[in-house]
Amino acid sequence: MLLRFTKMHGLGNDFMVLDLVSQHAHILPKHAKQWGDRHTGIGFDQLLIVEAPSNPEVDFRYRIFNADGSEVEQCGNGARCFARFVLDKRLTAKRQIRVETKSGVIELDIRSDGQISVNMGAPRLVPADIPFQAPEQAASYALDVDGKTVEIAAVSMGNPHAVLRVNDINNAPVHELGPKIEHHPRFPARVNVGFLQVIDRTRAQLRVWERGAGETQACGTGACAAAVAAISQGWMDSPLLIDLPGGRLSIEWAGPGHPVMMTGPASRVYEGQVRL
Ligand SMILES: N[C@H](CCC[C@H](N)C(=O)O)C(=O)O
Repeated sequence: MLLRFTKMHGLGNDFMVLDLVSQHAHILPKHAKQWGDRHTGIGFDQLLIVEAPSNPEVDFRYRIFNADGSEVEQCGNGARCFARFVLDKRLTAKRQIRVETKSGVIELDIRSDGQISVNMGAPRLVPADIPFQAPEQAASYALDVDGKTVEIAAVSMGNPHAVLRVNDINNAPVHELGPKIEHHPRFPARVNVGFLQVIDRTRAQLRVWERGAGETQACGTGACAAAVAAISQGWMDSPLLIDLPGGRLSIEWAGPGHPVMMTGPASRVYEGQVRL
């Protein structure tokens, strides 16, 4: 069968978006892996699937697969593209929508200026909720990586993130340390790894080695996790701006127990069809 899809991106973090409300198919991890290949497939960082909700209080269900085929709990840049997609495809007329994900319900708001704001929910900082192996919760943790000690913050935005502070983002060891921390035994579900250079109390630069995708042009949940880490450690104040290689996100967080708000763009690139 032929499936229609839309290629989209949020600040260069790119997605294949599949409408399984008006189409019917059973997507498996192998499909994400096959279609995600940038040489023999469509090529993307994540596959986003739009489904009818299982809960009447919610407008849609949102499933996310990394390019390596792993299904994951959350994708922030993808959430903004999700909102743009369901409105443009007339799957809804609402500009504020509630979406069910593997890690809970998020709220998306398509603003009149075209930017999309997402209530990403409250960050989870208890090690067992991340999941991260640590005797107790702390603002930062010493991680042994090949005999060297690396200081990280550990934050879940529904998906796990390790955040390291660096002095020079352009020379950060993203491709050397990223994969080693992604697969570190203290992160039993693997982890996304953010490298953060604080510019001043309201601006920072970030690069992210994503679990299951490698370094991406931008990572929405990574920007949220980095903001939570920076505010928690007293390096920065909310609201703040995070500049990633693909562009800028605005993040607000009022502190523990409060939701993280993320605002940024979403872009459509082309429409396609793929044979299942
Ligand atoms: N690689 C992530 C999923 C995509 C997150 C990212 N693309 C975002 O915008 O949040 C993970 O395995 O948890």
